Amino acid sequence: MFLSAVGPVLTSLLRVPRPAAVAAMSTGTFVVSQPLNYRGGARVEPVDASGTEKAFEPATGREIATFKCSGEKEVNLAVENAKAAFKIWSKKSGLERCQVLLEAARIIKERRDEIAIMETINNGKSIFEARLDVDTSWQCLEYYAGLAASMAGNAMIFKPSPFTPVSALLLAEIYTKAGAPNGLFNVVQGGAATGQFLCQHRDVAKVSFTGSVPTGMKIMEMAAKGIKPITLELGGKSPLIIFSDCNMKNAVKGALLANFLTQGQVCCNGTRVFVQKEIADAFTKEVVRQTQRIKIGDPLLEDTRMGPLINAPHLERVLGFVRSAKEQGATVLCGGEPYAPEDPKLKHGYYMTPCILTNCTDDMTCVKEEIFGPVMSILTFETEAEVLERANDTTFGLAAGVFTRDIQRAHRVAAELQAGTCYINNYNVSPVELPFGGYKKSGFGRENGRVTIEYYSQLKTVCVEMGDVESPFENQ
Ligand SMILES: NC(=O)c1ccc[n+]([C@@H]2O[C@H](COP(=O)([O-])OP(=O)(O)OC[C@H]3O[C@@H](n4cnc5c(N)ncnc54)[C@H](O)[C@@H]3O)[C@@H](O)[C@H]2O)c1
Repeated sequence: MFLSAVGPVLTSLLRVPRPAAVAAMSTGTFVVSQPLNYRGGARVEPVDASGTEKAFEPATGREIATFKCSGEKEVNLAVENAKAAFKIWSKKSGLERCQVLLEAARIIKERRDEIAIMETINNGKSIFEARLDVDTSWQCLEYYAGLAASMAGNAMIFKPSPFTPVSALLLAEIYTKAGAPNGLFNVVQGGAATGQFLCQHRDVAKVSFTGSVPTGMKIMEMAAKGIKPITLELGGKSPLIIFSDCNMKNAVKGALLANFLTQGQVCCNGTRVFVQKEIADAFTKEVVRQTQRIKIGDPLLEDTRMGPLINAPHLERVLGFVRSAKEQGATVLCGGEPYAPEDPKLKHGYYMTPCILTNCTDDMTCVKEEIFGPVMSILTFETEAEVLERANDTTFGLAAGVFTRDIQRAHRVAAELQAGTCYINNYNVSPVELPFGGYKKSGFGRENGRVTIEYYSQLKTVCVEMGDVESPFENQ
């Protein structure tokens, strides 16, 4: 959750590993030993608490931190810090702000591996993917540095998910080192209660939320009470349409990219894969063959392509979706089972085998609901009109994809798909220049791209008279 506030400070204890220490870091070794809140340019313990949370290393199931959830007083202090930094930052010139962002981007590049390793330890995604995510973050900073003259000048309070409290602190420290005023980027840890304190705070001017639809509704209700603008980046159940004239090799690659990055825990995944009847058998066979070859295991190893899911309850939930799919008549062609990698230290990790379902129908739970796990549902179709109707028959609208060699059809279909992002002949690519966000219950507002500036700034009209005032009341 990102919150910009109109309107600094303390010290630390997560061990911030320096590159040399990080190079030696392996799965099963990291423990948080410094505070996880960040305020006024330093790590701090919260001054009050609304409960505690535990964070785990998904690869091993090992606890890596128990931390206090920030209470109302701590949130108030973070807002005060943000307000103080806002006064300084918003008055800086575009060039000065640009320099800070470029320096932050440079430090991120320099510490790429260290940050990626922390991400992998905390959320379980493979190191290969985590590095790409880190690249996206410095690219994003460089992109907006180029737009610095129109930059909004906001201060921010970030509440990470309680499952992944660690790496946001690295970002906070990097901003400080890059020259951002103390208090410009603050981190408060916690769950729902901490989020509520933020959303309800009078001086928080904007709420940007990334999460599920049910929580998004609650955020919108709270924002409504404060008449606050919000950005909602919510869930999805996106369609991926494969026409029989596609390049099959690319379509299969696209389907895997659309389903199995970050163990399927990607909001815009194309989990409803509609395949035209003529090629359904050949396509499915190849998708299954490649899915069975995905290397599952220790996410810090270079050749791993699928690590563990985020936590034990979520793994159980995803496996439950597979069970209910079977009960409702779907066929499991591969995967959908808990998985125990050979390495004994990984035996309590949250692994499962990637799953392909066929014989699916549009009314099945696995086809209608967001699973947020490595589960692909394959459906067949005959005509363009039919598949468009079925693809749009959902309350979500985050993303969609189409594979075809017919460029006119590709654009016709993309124009009809009710989704914030439509991929043609690829999937899940996300250059920072392109705005990202949803239609329907997938939310509103955009992240990335030039347009996002609009969602984080206010328009102010200043009307200046250069001559004399003309008035109908003159000389009356
Ligand atoms: N559209 C996007 O850009 C995008 C990106 C990533 C994930 N997602 C979506 O996020 C969901 C998965 O994430 P999740 O399981 O962490 O979602 P979630 O809704 O359970 O939690 C998200 C965040 O909301 C906080 N929260 C929970 N209740 C709250 C309340 N009442 N008030 C304020 N804050 C509250 C949580 O602590 C957490 O930080 C999926 O639906 C996924 O599609 C969307």
